[in-house]
Amino acid sequence: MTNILITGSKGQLGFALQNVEQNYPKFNCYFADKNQLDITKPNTIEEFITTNNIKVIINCAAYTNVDKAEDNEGLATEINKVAVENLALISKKHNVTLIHISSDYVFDGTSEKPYLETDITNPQNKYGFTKLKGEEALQKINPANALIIRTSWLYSLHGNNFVNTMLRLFKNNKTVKVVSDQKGSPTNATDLANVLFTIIPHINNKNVEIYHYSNKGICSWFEFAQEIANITKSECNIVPISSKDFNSKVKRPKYSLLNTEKMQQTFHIEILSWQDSLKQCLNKINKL
Ligand SMILES: NC(=O)C1=CN([C@@H]2O[C@H](COP(=O)(O)OP(=O)(O)OC[C@H]3O[C@@H](n4cnc5c(N)ncnc54)[C@H](OP(=O)(O)O)[C@@H]3O)[C@@H](O)[C@H]2O)C=CC1
Ligand SMILES: Cc1cn([C@H]2C[C@H](O)[C@@H](COP(=O)(O)OP(=O)(O)O[C@H]3O[C@@H](C)C(=O)[C@@H](O)[C@H]3O)O2)c(=O)[nH]c1=O
Repeated sequence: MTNILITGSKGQLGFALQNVEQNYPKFNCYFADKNQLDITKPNTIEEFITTNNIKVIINCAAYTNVDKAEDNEGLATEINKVAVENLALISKKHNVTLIHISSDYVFDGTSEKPYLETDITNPQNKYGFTKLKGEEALQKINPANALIIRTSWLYSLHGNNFVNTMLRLFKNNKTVKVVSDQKGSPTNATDLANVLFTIIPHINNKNVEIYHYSNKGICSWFEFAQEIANITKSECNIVPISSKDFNSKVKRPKYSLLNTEKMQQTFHIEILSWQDSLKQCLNKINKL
């Protein structure tokens, strides 16, 4: 049995991992939310690791409110950078495999082809900036077997995300305006959760490795919203708008498609299209 600690377990990825855990009987998972284990408290984390003989940490804890991060850079930095640095130090000291999740928002969105792991980063907002600082801190400490997995547009039926926001807006509005000039790929949190558990036995790297993971294909947020409406048979009128007409002070990348070849080839995984995976997710609504 491999003992795994999942931090931020009440978030959408943590919750997705909890939902699929029973399919991986070789893992003994400890799911810890912010109240049980605050990642900004290194002593508590270290004690937990040693007491429970933890061999792998999946760090799902993060400051993810992109709008609020603009005014709360200090707190976002504590969680997305300083805490990651401490997790890296603890992982190195105790020989723990650290899987850290990062974001497409580390890129500036000026590329015209899917971003490679080696492409230059240049975050456009504070959230992306603090996520990049977390990546850099982890790379500097460089514990063996550590991974940075960048993902994009994560969603599930649990928690705060674009799909749940749209489902709520569709119910209460005749028209919803959605930006059509930002493109990327949605990622079903359940797919990512399965991938994380699948790759754990095959992790073997001396230096920190970065991988990209999202569902296949590309869409704009507008097209994503349209597909959510189609699948759920919503009659809400979805209107495309440009980013400048959306009321937000945050700059988001215009294009943040991630190239997932490295992940697929290294770990021999298949990836579903964003449309098929979205259907799988939304079909669960009827079964709830
Ligand atoms: N959501 C997305 O679209 C994307 C997310 N990512 C990355 O994926 C990872 C998982 O994201 P996601 O599941 O969506 O995030 P969520 O915001 O759903 O979950 C993050 C969890 O971390 C918790 N948390 C916050 N601070 C601490 C702390 N100090 N100690 C322990 N837990 C804490 C939060 O608790 P509370 O809510 O109570 O503060 C929340 O439960 C993150 O690293 C994120 O940056 C990458 C790309 C896209
Ligand atoms: C709610 C809403 C959003 N939008 C736009 C704003 C934005 O450009 C886009 C998505 O909105 P969100 O608030 O979900 O965006 P955001 O919180 O920026 O989503 C991001 O979260 C972080 C954590 C990540 O790491 C990213 O990969 C990405 O998923 O849709 C509309 O156009 N109309 C709307 O009614």
